[in-house]
Amino acid sequence: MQIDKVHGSENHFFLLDQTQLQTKLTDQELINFATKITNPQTGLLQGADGVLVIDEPTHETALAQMRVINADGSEASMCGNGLRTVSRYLSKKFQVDQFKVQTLNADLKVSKAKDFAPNVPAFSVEISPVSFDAEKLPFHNANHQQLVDEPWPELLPELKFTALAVPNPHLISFVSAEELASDDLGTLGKRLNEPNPYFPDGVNVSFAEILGQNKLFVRTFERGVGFTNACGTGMSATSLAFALTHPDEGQFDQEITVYNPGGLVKTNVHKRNGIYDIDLIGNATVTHHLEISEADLHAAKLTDVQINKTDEETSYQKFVTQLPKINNISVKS
Ligand SMILES: N[C@H](CCC[C@H](N)C(=O)O)C(=O)O
Repeated sequence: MQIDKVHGSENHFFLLDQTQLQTKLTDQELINFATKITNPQTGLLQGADGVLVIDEPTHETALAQMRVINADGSEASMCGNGLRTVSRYLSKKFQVDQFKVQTLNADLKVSKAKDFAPNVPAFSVEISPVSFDAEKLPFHNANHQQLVDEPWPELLPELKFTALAVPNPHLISFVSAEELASDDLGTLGKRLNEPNPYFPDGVNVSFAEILGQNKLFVRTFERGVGFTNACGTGMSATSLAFALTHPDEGQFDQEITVYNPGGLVKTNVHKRNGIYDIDLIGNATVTHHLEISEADLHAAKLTDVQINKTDEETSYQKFVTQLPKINNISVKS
């Protein structure tokens, strides 16, 4: 049984296609496997930010179903960087370049995009549905049912926040480069992902620096993971918040470049018949192929795993090194 180590903008995952198994893993086995293999101490290849699970779709409009298990074993409704790597895997498996992938809340359109650089394949994925309603995230704020560029003094008095679900929950603030690099993001991210009166299911927290016209730098503390090199849904949600709260600098239906500690992605935010959706375009890199027996998979036994490295990380790093150096936030390996 082969599983892959993959990344989107250095947001790392193990990819498991359960349709190849005689017997699927139970939910508990998936949690055991995910928490073990993603842990830098107990796992493989310095661990990862989560596990992407592919299953058969439950209806024929989608080619397959994707589930997202965070490093802490919690399940998320969506993963933008992960969906690009799943799309590449399915595109190769079924020899198609455009199709839909079923996720917890929606079937999402995905398509092969132009390579970002030699040997750096890229995919475009739909990020939706979008909601600003407090009960959709959920969040509790005494003064707001929706939060778009509003102060929230109990969190960080001098910042303004936007909260939206895409459909996983995101809390975003546009800040200076100094604020972005400060401890505030980690402190707030930890606080809102422990029991707290504001985000009962936790939340992905992003600080964004506006670099210019349709250009951002985004750093994210992810629910269920902690700091990652990039958060696809976070960068997508931030791009929409950018267009809504800074309309002179962030435009709808224009390509927005979003830099992050792991590289860059492109986004394109749309409002069609009052409905928001976001295109997220970025790399889908396979760094390793792993061979593990089905029995060891079920038992989360990682001692007899064959690992073969591909040549793609070298190509990706070549692509990243030619990018402008912005914010020397170190890349998490
Ligand atoms: N930690 C997220 C799931 C992974 C999202 C992120 N890795 C992405 O690329 O969108 C959550 O619990 O909502």
